[in-house]
Amino acid sequence: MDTAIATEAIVRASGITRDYPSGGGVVHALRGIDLLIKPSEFVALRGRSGSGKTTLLNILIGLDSPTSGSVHILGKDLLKMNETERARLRRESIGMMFQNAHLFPSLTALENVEIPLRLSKMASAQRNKQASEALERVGLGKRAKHRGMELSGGEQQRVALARALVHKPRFMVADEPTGNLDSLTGRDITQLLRTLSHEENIGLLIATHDPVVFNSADRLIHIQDGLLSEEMNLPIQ
Ligand SMILES: Nc1ncnc2c1ncn2[C@@H]1O[C@H](COP(=O)(O)OP(=O)(O)OP(=O)(O)O)[C@@H](O)[C@H]1O
Repeated sequence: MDTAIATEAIVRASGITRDYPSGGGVVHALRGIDLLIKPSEFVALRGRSGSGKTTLLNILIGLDSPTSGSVHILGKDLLKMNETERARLRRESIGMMFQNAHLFPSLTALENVEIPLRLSKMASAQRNKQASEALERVGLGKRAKHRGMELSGGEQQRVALARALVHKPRFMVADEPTGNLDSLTGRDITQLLRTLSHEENIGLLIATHDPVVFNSADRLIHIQDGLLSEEMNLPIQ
């Protein structure tokens, strides 16, 4: 791989603030965030409810805009892009996962994973090949023909992971991806996320309350009242 591409920062954010108008006043949801995420780096973001995790994730993937500050993803200035350009960047280079898998229950696992490729208007044979490979990577090759509603919670979250990876993103965000899973299944998904991030050179940012995720991350950052601090990545009991 080209060394310049391999070492280029995936995320470079500086001085991000986000104010929301609220009840005649202002909520300062983010108050000056600096963040750098490198390729293959698995970063866990920890913070109490209301500390600003979701706001930060949304800004880093261009679903929301900061009040001030700058965000570069893969060297591109997000704030200089229009909505169409940001949507294209998400479609081509960013993967997303949430607490709920959000599968279409009557579509098969394979059809669910193909959805982002349909949006990119990829030809059907190539779509099918890439979606099958993504399902194999998350260990669900044998479930490709099962409908969303026939899968367990953990399997559904694996399908969601395959869907997030199918277009080979360079940056991935996950908001509480283990929040609805039992601890063993949560551990499996976390391990899978870690392996995929390292093997496929993906910068991964996970907002979570789950100690299993903190303990698996390469780096743990803490957000409190809209400000970040780094934590020592020691095992948390
Ligand atoms: N659209 C909005 N309008 C007004 N205030 C908002 C809006 N979105 C978020 N906030 C406020 O910004 C702050 C940060 O919210 P955010 O959702 O980012 O926190 P969080 O850490 O993700 O919380 P949780 O863990 O509960 O999801 C909170 O005080 C919240 O009430």
